[in-house]
Amino acid sequence: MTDTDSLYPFLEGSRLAPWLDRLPQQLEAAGQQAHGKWQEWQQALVDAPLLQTDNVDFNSRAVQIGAATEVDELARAQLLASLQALIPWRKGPYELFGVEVDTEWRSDWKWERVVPHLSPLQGRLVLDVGCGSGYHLWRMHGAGAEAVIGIDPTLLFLTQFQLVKRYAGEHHPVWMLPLKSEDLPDLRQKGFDTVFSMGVLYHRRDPLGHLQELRRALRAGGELVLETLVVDGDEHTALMPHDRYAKMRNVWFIPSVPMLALWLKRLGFTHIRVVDVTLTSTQEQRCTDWSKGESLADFLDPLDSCRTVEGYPAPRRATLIANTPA
Ligand SMILES: Nc1ncnc2c1ncn2[C@@H]1O[C@H](C[S@+](CC[C@H]([NH3+])C(=O)[O-])CC(=O)[O-])[C@@H](O)[C@H]1O
Repeated sequence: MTDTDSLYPFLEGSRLAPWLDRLPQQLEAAGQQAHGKWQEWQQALVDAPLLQTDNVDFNSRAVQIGAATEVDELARAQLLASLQALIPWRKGPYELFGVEVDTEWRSDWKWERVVPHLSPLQGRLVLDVGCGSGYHLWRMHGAGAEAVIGIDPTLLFLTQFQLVKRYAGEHHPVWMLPLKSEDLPDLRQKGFDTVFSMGVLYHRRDPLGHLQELRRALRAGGELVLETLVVDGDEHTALMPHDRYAKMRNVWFIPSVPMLALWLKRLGFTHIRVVDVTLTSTQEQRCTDWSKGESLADFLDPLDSCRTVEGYPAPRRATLIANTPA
C-alpha cells in the first residue's frame, strides 16, 4: 500500500528508527482492512498514463505538477479519467499537467493562515496527522522540511496521494501511511520536530488521548500545530452535539479556545499561543465538480447562516501552537 522501499531506509537512518519496531506490522494490518473499493481505486492508478516531469511547484496555491504542454490529447484524457475515478477530492487544489482539480476545500487558505506562525520547517522532520489527500504534505515539503510523513486511515485519500506522488516524483521525501493517530509510536521525546493535527480532534471520542498521542510523537522542545473546531465561551465550555454536527456523524467535543488551551496546559505543553480563529466560509468549503454531493452551504441553516442545520453555532476553527518542554 505504501512505498516502504524508500521510507524504511530513511527511518532507519533517522532518530525515528524505533518506529520500525512496529510499523511493518501496522501497515500489514491496515492492508488487511482494505475498503471494498480499494481495487477499483488502485485500477485508476494502473490506468493513469505514465508521465514524467521536472516541472513541479509546491509553493503556490495549487500543488502544481507538469504543464499542459507536456501531454498529448490521449494522455490528458486518460489522466482526467483516472482523476475522476477518485472523486470526491476534498483537500487541494492540485494542477496536474494542466488539469485543474478544484477540490471541495481551498486547503491553501488554511495553510496561508497557519504558515506565518510556524517555526521555519527548513530541515525539520514533520508529521501531519489526518492529512487527507496530502495537500499540506506537499506544502510542508515546499517549505523545506527534511522529511514529511502523513497519516490518514481513509484509503481513497491514500490513493489520491499515490497518484500525485507518482507524478511529483517518487524521490521526494514525502510519504503517507494508512494509519490512525492511535497507531503512533511513543518516540520518547526523540520524535518529530513538528506535528500537525488539523481537523482531527473533534473526530476523536477521547480528545485528550489524541493530544497525548501527538505529544508522544514529538521530540523534546518540538512544536505542535493544532487546528480544530471551537465554540465561544470560557475555560468551562465545550459543545458535545446530541448527534450530528453540520451533518457530520462523528463529532464529539468542540471546546472553547480557553478550554483547548487548558487541555494543552494540563498535558504538559508549554508556550501555548492562539494564532488564528476563523469562521469557515462557503468560499473555503464548497461543492465543486471534483467533490460532488453536499458541502458547507448545505450544512448551514438556510434562514440563518450563523447556525448549522442542527441549530449549533456554525463551524469556526482555531489554530493553537504549543511546545513540548525542552
Ligand atoms: N483517528 C484518526 N487518525 C488520523 N486521521 C484521522 C483519524 N480520524 C479521522 N482522520 C482523518 O482526518 C481527516 C480530517 S479532515 C482534515 C484534513 C486536513 N488535515 C486539513 O486540515 O485540511 C477534516 C474533515 O474533513 O472533517 C480525514 O481525512 C480523516 O480520514
